[in-house]
Formats: sequence, structure tokens, C-alpha cells
Amino acid sequence: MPEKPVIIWFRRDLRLSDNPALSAAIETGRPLILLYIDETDIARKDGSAKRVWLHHSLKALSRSIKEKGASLTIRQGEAMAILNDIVAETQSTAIFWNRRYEADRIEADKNIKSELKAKGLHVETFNGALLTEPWEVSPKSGGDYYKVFTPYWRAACQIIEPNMIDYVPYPAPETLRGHSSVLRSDALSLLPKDLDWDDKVMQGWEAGEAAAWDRLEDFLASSVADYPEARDIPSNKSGTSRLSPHLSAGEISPRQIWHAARASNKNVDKFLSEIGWREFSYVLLYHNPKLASENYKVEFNAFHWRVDETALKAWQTGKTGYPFVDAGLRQLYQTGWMHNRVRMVVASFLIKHLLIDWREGEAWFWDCLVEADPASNAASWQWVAGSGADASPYFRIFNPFTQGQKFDPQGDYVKAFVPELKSLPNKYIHTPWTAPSSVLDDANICLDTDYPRPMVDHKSARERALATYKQSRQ
Ligand SMILES: Cc1cc2nc3c(=O)[nH]c(=O)nc-3n(C[C@H](O)[C@H](O)[C@H](O)COP(=O)(O)OP(=O)(O)OC[C@H]3O[C@@H](n4cnc5c(N)ncnc54)[C@H](O)[C@@H]3O)c2cc1C
Repeated sequence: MPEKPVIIWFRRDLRLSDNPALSAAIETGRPLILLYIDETDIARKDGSAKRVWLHHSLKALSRSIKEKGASLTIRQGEAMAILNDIVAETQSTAIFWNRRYEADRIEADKNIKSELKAKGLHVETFNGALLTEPWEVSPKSGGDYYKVFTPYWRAACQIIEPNMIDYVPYPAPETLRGHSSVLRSDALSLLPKDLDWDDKVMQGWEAGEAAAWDRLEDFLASSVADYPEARDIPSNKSGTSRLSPHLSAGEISPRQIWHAARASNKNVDKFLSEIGWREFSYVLLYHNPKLASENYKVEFNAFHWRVDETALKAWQTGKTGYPFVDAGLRQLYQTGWMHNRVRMVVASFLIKHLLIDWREGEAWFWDCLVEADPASNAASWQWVAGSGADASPYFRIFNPFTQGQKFDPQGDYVKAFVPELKSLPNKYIHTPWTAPSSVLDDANICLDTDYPRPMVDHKSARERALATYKQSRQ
């Protein structure tokens, strides 16, 4: 009689190493059904860029699984129905997965767990995505969770550091023993049907576990020591790790990153504290399931946002007339990623200069980022808006041209993404509208035709934002 298999259900953990659910499945000694479900019964579908990334990530995972002697089954539909079919088809006796933290997925997983258990299956779940799960770090002084990052991270590190000292990440298995019969796989349908944009987005990226490791090792060998200063310079391609899409798809675990970073014997505290912001964002999401749709601070519910489709479109397409802002938004659309410093500036511009609801920006990033993350994206947008936990105060309004002058003094970043300005002298690169007409002529720029004038005046937009804020609090 054929041995009954166990299911390993991959979700946001598209890797073979340091995958606790996979390791537990292998330990049973039974044949494996390695499964990914493109779930259709999901509250918020992944955005376009993230789906492109997942397509390539799943291809990479599938290749790695094949090299180890098994195959990845891909299905599309409702998770419960698919799992029921597979259990019926294969007589599987157990299922293993790593946990997730969005409210609707927690609910779905709970239901799946109890239904499969009722059928007699052994169901086991693990933490494969975080250093500590959202309920593990609670303030001694009371309350469910920390609302301020610094004390949260101090407390979290007291749990993480001792855990990590002896932690040896699970190695990738040498071989995988797949189920004897090959199961039907649905074709992957994650790529957009009507655009060739997906090819362009993936230029400069490589999805998959091996690529994630190359990136981490490169970063630790040559860049992490300079990270505290270099992380603010958007033209410096190695100033930050660019691990976010790999982390978001689970191609590498935060535990592996922590372990490798500490083993480098360099000063990695600042870098690891950014991983801490990712953890903190998950704490906020877990305790505030509507983080992407509702103000964390209810007093922001009285804020009077403007509805202005034309302005929103100009922002989305990088045509605001502020070169640093436009460069960021074009980088986002072209590469599926934007430098963190510029994210803060473009978000502040939308929320404060244009007075457009942060949820519009959150949704645009959700669709365009290859690493769009339910926790970090929502928490970061609310952070910039001032409506979030431990947020930047609303009255902190980034000046888009001084930010450009400070963090892109030679204009390299602007020239890379706003090429129509590339012949402009550095002195005017962040303020083309101030250049004398002879300078504009020499640079072949006709304002309004080749590049727009600022869509709002900084000083008056700032005053309007502050007045609106004041009014909302009366
Ligand atoms: C408006 C806005 C939206 C954002 N949306 C997302 C998102 O959808 N997904 C996402 O992963 N990050 C998001 N971030 C956070 C941050 O910008 C990115 O994580 C970072 O730019 C990714 O580049 P990196 O991997 O080179 O980061 P590094 O600087 O190398 O940092 C290492 C890792 O730490 C984590 N990290 C760094 N900064 C933050 C932060 N502020 N908050 C949470 N985690 C952080 C990421 O996982 C990152 O990969 C957003 C920030 C802003 C201001």
C-alpha cells in the first residue's frame, strides 16, 4: 500500500532553507505534496507588481524543488476547496504551514485548520516570517502591545538576541521525497495580460531564494558598514540591502538575515533595527486589522481630504514639477521599488502638499511595489500621514526641493529617472523653474512642454496643509 503523504502548503515562505513548516513535514519521513495556492477568496488581492514578483519567485521555487527530486503543485481557487480535493485525491494525513497575520487570513486558516482536523488530519503551524510573533512582546506596564517603536524594539531584542545566539537556521534539504503520482497543476496566471510592463519591472531584479542570498551576502560583505549614512542617498544602489521583495515573498527569513548579519562581525545594529520596523509593523497590523483602511488615530477621521483626480494622476505618473518627487514615482513605476528616503518625501507630498487621502497613496504603492506588504505599507503610510502609531507629526512637512538638494546634491537620482532634465546644471536640477531662460534653452528644456512647472507652490501648500490640520482638530 502506498505511504500516505503529508502536505506542505507554501504561502509567503517561498524557500527551502529555514522553513520550519517544510522541515517538520520532512521530519515525518513521509512523501511530500508541495503545494502553492493562488487564493481567490482573499480580502485584498496582491497588487500587480507583487504578482509579477510572485510569478518569478514561484518559478524559482519550482526549479529548486525539481532539482531536489520532487515537484511543486500549483492550484488556483478557494484554499479550503483545493485542500479538500487534494486530501481526497491523495489520502494525505497531515498538513504543515507557516502562519500569516492579516485578519482575514488568520480567520481563513483557523477554519481550514478545524475542518481538516475534523477529518482526522494532523495540522501543524509555525512562525516562518518574523523574529517574534505579534503577541510575543507585550509591555510590562500593561496594554496589549507597544505603540512606540523604541521601547518595543528594546523589549523585542531582549527576546530575540538570546534566541538567536544558539539559533541555527534550518539548512535546505539535500533531497525532497515527493508524492508518487504527479498532481495536476494549474497554469500560473499572475502576470498582467495587457501590458509588457512586467518585463521592465523585473529588469535589475532576480526573484528566488538563491538571488536573495546573493543580495544579502553582497550587502554584508561590501555595504552594511556604511549603511547608517548611505541608506539616505537614493542614487547609491548599494546604500540599502534591497532585500524587501525577497523578504516579502519569504525567499529569505528574517532569522537568516539576523544570523548572517551578526556573523559578519560588523556594526549591523542600524540595519537590524530596520528589520525591527518590519516586525513592529506586523504588531500594529495584528492588533489593528484595518490598518490599511482606517486611521489608527481616530482624531484623523475629521480630516478634510481633497478629491482631485487630476492631481492624483500627476502624482502617480511623476509629473508634479518637483524633480525629486517625480524621480521617486517614476522609479516606483519602472522598477517596482522606491528608495525609502524618497518614499517619505513623495508620501508627504501627496498627503500634505496635495491634501489627498493617504489611502490613495497606500493603494498606489500596493499596486506598484514588488514588495508591497500588508503591514509595512499601511504602517508607513500612516506614519507619514501622522495618523499612525509613533508617527511623524502631521506638521512635519518635507520640503521636496531641499530634500532633493540634501540627499541628491549632484542630481544623479533625478537624472536617472527624469532624463528630460539631464542637461540642466546641478544648481537648477531640483528647481528647474528657477533657471534663467538661457540655461533652459541650453539644456533643451521648454517648461510646461518638456517638464511641468510645480503643480503647487511649496509655501502656500504648506500653509494650506497646516490650516487644514488645525481646522480638523477644532
Ligand atoms: C510610504 C512608505 C511605504 C512603504 N511600503 C513598504 C512596503 O509595502 N513593504 C516594505 O517592505 N516596506 C515598505 N516601506 C518601508 C521601506 O521603505 C522599505 O522596506 C525599504 O525601502 C526597502 O528597501 P531595502 O530592502 O533596501 O531596505 P533596507 O534599508 O535595506 O532595510 C532592510 C529591511 O528592513 C525592512 N524595513 C526597512 N525600513 C522599513 C520601514 N520603514 N518599515 C518597515 N520595514 C522596513 C524591510 O524589510 C527591508 O527590506 C515603506 C515606507 C514608506 C515610507
